[in-house]
Amino acid sequence: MNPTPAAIDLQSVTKRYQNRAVVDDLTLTVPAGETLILLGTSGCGKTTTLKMINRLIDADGGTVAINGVDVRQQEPHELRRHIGYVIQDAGLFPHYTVAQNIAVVPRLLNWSATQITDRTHELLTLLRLPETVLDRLPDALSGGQRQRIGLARALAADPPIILMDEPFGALDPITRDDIRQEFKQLDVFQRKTIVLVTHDVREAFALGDRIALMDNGRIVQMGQPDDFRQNPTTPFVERFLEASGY
Ligand SMILES: Nc1ncnc2c1ncn2[C@@H]1O[C@H](COP(=O)(O)OP(=O)(O)OP(=O)(O)O)[C@@H](O)[C@H]1O
Repeated sequence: MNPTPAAIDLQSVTKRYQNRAVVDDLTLTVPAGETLILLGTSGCGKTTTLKMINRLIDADGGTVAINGVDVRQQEPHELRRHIGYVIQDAGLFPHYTVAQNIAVVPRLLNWSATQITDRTHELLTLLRLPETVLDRLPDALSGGQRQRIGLARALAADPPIILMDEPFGALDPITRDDIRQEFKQLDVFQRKTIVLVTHDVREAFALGDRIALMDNGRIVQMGQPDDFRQNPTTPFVERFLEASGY
Protein backbone atom coordinates (compact mmCIF):
# COMPACT_ATOMS: atom_id res chain seq x y z
CA MET A 1 0.00 0.00 0.00
CA ASN A 2 1.71 3.09 -1.22
CA PRO A 3 -0.72 5.14 -3.25
CA THR A 4 0.34 8.19 -5.20
CA PRO A 5 -1.13 11.35 -3.67
CA ALA A 6 -3.94 12.85 -5.70
CA ALA A 7 -4.63 16.39 -6.80
CA ILE A 8 -8.04 17.96 -6.32
CA ASP A 9 -9.29 20.58 -8.73
CA LEU A 10 -12.41 22.71 -8.28
CA GLN A 11 -13.27 24.97 -11.23
CA SER A 12 -15.96 27.66 -10.88
CA VAL A 13 -17.92 25.51 -8.47
CA THR A 14 -21.27 26.82 -7.31
CA LYS A 15 -23.87 25.44 -4.90
CA ARG A 16 -27.21 27.17 -4.38
CA TYR A 17 -29.87 26.70 -1.74
CA GLN A 18 -33.14 28.56 -2.22
CA ASN A 19 -31.55 30.63 -4.97
CA ARG A 20 -28.70 31.75 -2.72
CA ALA A 21 -25.19 30.73 -3.72
CA VAL A 22 -23.61 29.30 -0.54
CA VAL A 23 -20.55 28.39 -2.62
CA ASP A 24 -20.11 30.96 -5.30
CA ASP A 25 -17.98 30.39 -8.41
CA LEU A 26 -15.16 28.91 -6.36
CA THR A 27 -11.91 27.82 -8.04
CA LEU A 28 -9.31 25.93 -6.05
CA THR A 29 -6.52 23.47 -6.74
CA VAL A 30 -4.94 21.23 -4.14
CA PRO A 31 -1.66 19.78 -5.42
CA ALA A 32 -0.85 16.19 -4.56
CA GLY A 33 0.50 15.84 -1.03
CA GLU A 34 -0.64 19.27 0.17
CA THR A 35 -2.61 20.04 3.31
CA LEU A 36 -5.06 22.79 2.43
CA ILE A 37 -7.16 24.45 5.11
CA LEU A 38 -10.61 25.87 4.38
CA LEU A 39 -10.90 28.57 7.03
CA GLY A 40 -13.76 30.95 7.75
CA THR A 41 -16.66 31.97 9.93
CA SER A 42 -19.71 29.79 10.48
CA GLY A 43 -21.88 29.50 7.38
CA CYS A 44 -19.30 30.73 4.85
CA GLY A 45 -19.53 27.51 2.82
CA LYS A 46 -16.57 25.43 4.05
CA THR A 47 -18.44 22.20 4.73
CA THR A 48 -20.44 22.47 1.53
CA THR A 49 -17.19 22.89 -0.42
CA LEU A 50 -15.66 19.86 1.29
CA LYS A 51 -18.70 17.66 0.67
CA MET A 52 -18.67 18.48 -3.02
CA ILE A 53 -15.26 16.77 -3.26
CA ASN A 54 -16.59 13.35 -2.18
CA ARG A 55 -20.08 13.92 -3.63
CA LEU A 56 -21.94 14.01 -0.36
CA ILE A 57 -23.24 17.13 -2.11
CA ASP A 58 -23.31 17.64 -5.88
CA ALA A 59 -22.42 21.05 -7.27
CA ASP A 60 -24.98 23.02 -9.28
CA GLY A 61 -22.31 24.48 -11.53
CA GLY A 62 -18.63 24.07 -12.33
CA THR A 63 -16.53 20.92 -12.05
CA VAL A 64 -14.78 18.99 -9.33
CA ALA A 65 -12.01 16.67 -10.52
CA ILE A 66 -9.63 14.29 -8.82
CA ASN A 67 -6.47 13.52 -10.76
CA GLY A 68 -8.14 15.09 -13.78
CA VAL A 69 -11.23 12.87 -13.61
CA ASP A 70 -14.59 14.58 -13.01
CA VAL A 71 -16.09 13.18 -9.80
CA ARG A 72 -19.49 13.03 -11.48
CA GLN A 73 -18.15 10.30 -13.72
CA GLN A 74 -17.60 8.17 -10.63
CA GLU A 75 -20.18 6.40 -8.50
CA PRO A 76 -20.33 8.20 -5.13
CA HIS A 77 -19.79 4.98 -3.17
CA GLU A 78 -16.85 3.95 -5.28
CA LEU A 79 -15.36 7.45 -5.05
CA ARG A 80 -15.64 7.49 -1.25
CA ARG A 81 -13.75 4.25 -0.85
CA HIS A 82 -10.68 6.16 -1.99
CA ILE A 83 -11.29 9.31 0.03
CA GLY A 84 -10.99 9.23 3.83
CA TYR A 85 -13.50 11.38 5.68
CA VAL A 86 -13.16 12.56 9.27
CA ILE A 87 -15.81 14.66 11.00
CA GLN A 88 -16.27 16.33 14.36
CA ASP A 89 -16.66 13.79 17.17
CA ALA A 90 -15.45 11.13 14.73
CA GLY A 91 -18.86 10.08 13.34
CA LEU A 92 -18.31 6.45 14.34
CA PHE A 93 -21.13 3.93 13.98
CA PRO A 94 -22.44 3.71 17.57
CA HIS A 95 -23.47 0.04 17.40
CA TYR A 96 -20.21 -1.16 15.88
CA THR A 97 -17.22 -1.96 18.03
CA VAL A 98 -14.01 -0.05 17.45
CA ALA A 99 -12.62 -2.98 15.44
CA GLN A 100 -15.75 -3.07 13.26
CA ASN A 101 -15.63 0.68 12.76
CA ILE A 102 -12.03 0.56 11.59
CA ALA A 103 -12.82 -2.32 9.25
CA VAL A 104 -15.70 -0.65 7.37
CA VAL A 105 -13.84 0.30 4.20
CA PRO A 106 -11.47 -2.71 4.12
CA ARG A 107 -14.56 -4.96 4.24
CA LEU A 108 -16.14 -3.06 1.35
CA LEU A 109 -12.89 -3.64 -0.50
CA ASN A 110 -13.10 -7.37 0.29
CA TRP A 111 -9.89 -7.59 2.26
CA SER A 112 -9.24 -10.91 4.00
CA ALA A 113 -9.75 -11.21 7.77
CA THR A 114 -5.98 -11.47 8.27
CA GLN A 115 -5.31 -8.35 6.23
CA ILE A 116 -7.91 -6.45 8.24
CA THR A 117 -6.52 -7.61 11.58
CA ASP A 118 -2.95 -6.76 10.58
CA ARG A 119 -3.94 -3.32 9.35
CA THR A 120 -6.02 -2.66 12.48
CA HIS A 121 -3.06 -3.41 14.73
CA GLU A 122 -0.80 -1.26 12.59
CA LEU A 123 -3.23 1.65 12.96
CA LEU A 124 -3.52 1.22 16.72
CA THR A 125 0.27 1.48 16.99
CA LEU A 126 0.38 4.46 14.64
CA LEU A 127 -2.27 6.34 16.61
CA ARG A 128 -1.02 5.18 20.01
CA LEU A 129 -4.15 3.37 21.08
CA PRO A 130 -4.23 0.31 23.33
CA GLU A 131 -5.50 -3.00 21.93
CA THR A 132 -8.08 -3.05 24.72
CA VAL A 133 -10.23 -0.51 22.86
CA LEU A 134 -10.94 -2.87 19.99
CA ASP A 135 -13.96 -4.60 21.52
CA ARG A 136 -15.51 -1.45 22.93
CA LEU A 137 -18.37 0.58 21.52
CA PRO A 138 -17.60 4.23 20.71
CA ASP A 139 -19.60 5.38 23.74
CA ALA A 140 -17.09 3.67 26.00
CA LEU A 141 -14.18 5.78 24.72
CA SER A 142 -12.94 9.23 25.66
CA GLY A 143 -13.44 12.02 23.14
CA GLY A 144 -9.73 11.94 22.26
CA GLN A 145 -9.81 8.18 21.73
CA ARG A 146 -12.92 8.47 19.57
CA GLN A 147 -11.19 11.06 17.45
CA ARG A 148 -8.16 8.79 17.00
CA ILE A 149 -10.43 5.91 16.00
CA GLY A 150 -12.12 8.23 13.52
CA LEU A 151 -8.69 8.90 12.03
CA ALA A 152 -7.86 5.18 12.07
CA ARG A 153 -11.06 4.44 10.19
CA ALA A 154 -10.32 7.12 7.60
CA LEU A 155 -6.77 5.82 7.16
CA ALA A 156 -7.65 2.12 7.11
CA ALA A 157 -7.42 1.53 3.37
CA ASP A 158 -4.63 4.11 3.01
CA PRO A 159 -6.61 6.50 0.77
CA PRO A 160 -4.57 9.13 -1.07
CA ILE A 161 -7.03 11.88 -0.08
CA ILE A 162 -8.40 12.73 3.35
CA LEU A 163 -11.18 15.24 3.96
CA MET A 164 -11.50 16.50 7.52
CA ASP A 165 -14.34 18.64 8.84
CA GLU A 166 -13.52 20.25 12.20
CA PRO A 167 -11.78 16.99 13.13
CA PHE A 168 -10.62 18.27 16.52
CA GLY A 169 -13.67 20.46 17.20
CA ALA A 170 -15.25 18.30 19.89
CA LEU A 171 -12.11 18.10 22.05
CA ASP A 172 -11.08 20.20 25.02
CA PRO A 173 -8.26 22.68 24.24
CA ILE A 174 -5.44 20.59 25.77
CA THR A 175 -6.43 17.31 24.13
CA ARG A 176 -7.03 19.24 20.94
CA ASP A 177 -3.50 20.68 20.99
CA ASP A 178 -1.99 17.26 21.76
CA ILE A 179 -3.84 15.41 19.01
CA ARG A 180 -3.14 18.20 16.55
CA GLN A 181 0.59 17.93 17.27
CA GLU A 182 0.54 14.15 16.93
CA PHE A 183 -1.44 14.40 13.74
CA LYS A 184 1.03 16.82 12.23
CA GLN A 185 3.96 14.55 13.02
CA LEU A 186 2.49 11.42 11.49
CA ASP A 187 4.45 10.49 8.38
CA VAL A 188 1.36 9.11 6.80
CA PHE A 189 -0.17 12.58 6.61
CA GLN A 190 2.85 14.06 4.93
CA ARG A 191 2.22 12.06 1.78
CA LYS A 192 -1.52 12.53 1.56
CA THR A 193 -3.61 15.23 -0.03
CA ILE A 194 -5.65 16.70 2.80
CA VAL A 195 -8.42 19.27 2.86
CA LEU A 196 -9.28 20.32 6.41
CA VAL A 197 -12.15 22.59 7.44
CA THR A 198 -11.82 24.74 10.54
CA HIS A 199 -12.91 28.11 11.91
CA ASP A 200 -9.83 28.15 14.16
CA VAL A 201 -6.99 30.35 12.87
CA ARG A 202 -4.48 28.76 15.25
CA GLU A 203 -5.32 25.32 13.89
CA ALA A 204 -5.14 26.59 10.31
CA PHE A 205 -1.68 28.13 10.88
CA ALA A 206 -0.44 25.03 12.72
CA LEU A 207 -1.51 22.49 10.13
CA GLY A 208 -1.88 24.14 6.74
CA ASP A 209 0.63 24.17 3.91
CA ARG A 210 -1.81 26.67 2.46
CA ILE A 211 -4.96 28.31 3.73
CA ALA A 212 -8.03 29.41 1.80
CA LEU A 213 -9.91 31.99 3.86
CA MET A 214 -13.58 32.00 2.82
CA ASP A 215 -16.40 34.49 3.24
CA ASN A 216 -19.87 34.26 1.73
CA GLY A 217 -19.08 31.26 -0.44
CA ARG A 218 -15.95 32.78 -1.95
CA ILE A 219 -12.23 32.66 -1.25
CA VAL A 220 -11.07 36.06 -0.01
CA GLN A 221 -7.40 35.16 0.40
CA MET A 222 -5.35 32.10 -0.38
CA GLY A 223 -1.76 31.53 0.63
CA GLN A 224 0.75 30.17 3.12
CA PRO A 225 0.35 31.05 6.80
CA ASP A 226 3.11 33.67 6.49
CA ASP A 227 1.30 35.40 3.61
CA PHE A 228 -1.64 35.97 5.94
CA ARG A 229 0.54 37.22 8.78
CA GLN A 230 2.59 39.54 6.60
CA ASN A 231 0.15 40.61 3.95
CA PRO A 232 -3.55 40.36 4.73
CA THR A 233 -5.07 41.50 1.44
CA THR A 234 -8.40 42.96 2.56
CA PRO A 235 -9.87 44.62 5.68
CA PHE A 236 -12.00 41.46 6.16
CA VAL A 237 -8.85 39.31 6.40
CA GLU A 238 -7.28 41.74 8.87
CA ARG A 239 -10.42 41.76 11.00
CA PHE A 240 -10.68 37.98 10.89
CA LEU A 241 -7.08 37.55 12.07
CA GLU A 242 -7.35 40.29 14.70
CA ALA A 243 -10.53 38.79 16.13
CA SER A 244 -8.60 35.54 16.55
CA GLY A 245 -5.71 37.23 18.32
CA TYR A 246 -3.32 37.42 15.34
N1 LIG B 1 -29.23 21.58 2.95
C1 LIG B 1 -29.22 22.92 3.06
N2 LIG B 1 -30.31 23.64 2.77
C2 LIG B 1 -30.31 25.00 2.87
N3 LIG B 1 -29.23 25.72 3.26
C3 LIG B 1 -28.12 25.03 3.56
C4 LIG B 1 -28.05 23.63 3.48
N4 LIG B 1 -26.80 23.24 3.84
C5 LIG B 1 -26.13 24.36 4.14
N5 LIG B 1 -26.91 25.44 3.97
C6 LIG B 1 -26.50 26.84 4.20
O1 LIG B 1 -25.37 27.07 3.42
C7 LIG B 1 -24.48 27.95 4.08
C8 LIG B 1 -23.09 27.31 4.14
O2 LIG B 1 -23.13 26.17 5.00
P1 LIG B 1 -21.81 25.34 5.35
O3 LIG B 1 -22.22 24.22 6.26
O4 LIG B 1 -21.09 25.03 4.12
O5 LIG B 1 -20.98 26.43 6.17
P2 LIG B 1 -19.68 26.27 7.05
O6 LIG B 1 -18.78 27.36 6.63
O7 LIG B 1 -19.17 24.90 6.98
O8 LIG B 1 -20.25 26.57 8.48
P3 LIG B 1 -19.99 25.85 9.91
O9 LIG B 1 -18.58 26.18 10.28
O10 LIG B 1 -20.99 26.49 10.81
O11 LIG B 1 -20.22 24.39 9.69
C9 LIG B 1 -25.09 28.23 5.45
O12 LIG B 1 -25.74 29.48 5.39
C10 LIG B 1 -26.07 27.10 5.63
O13 LIG B 1 -27.15 27.52 6.43
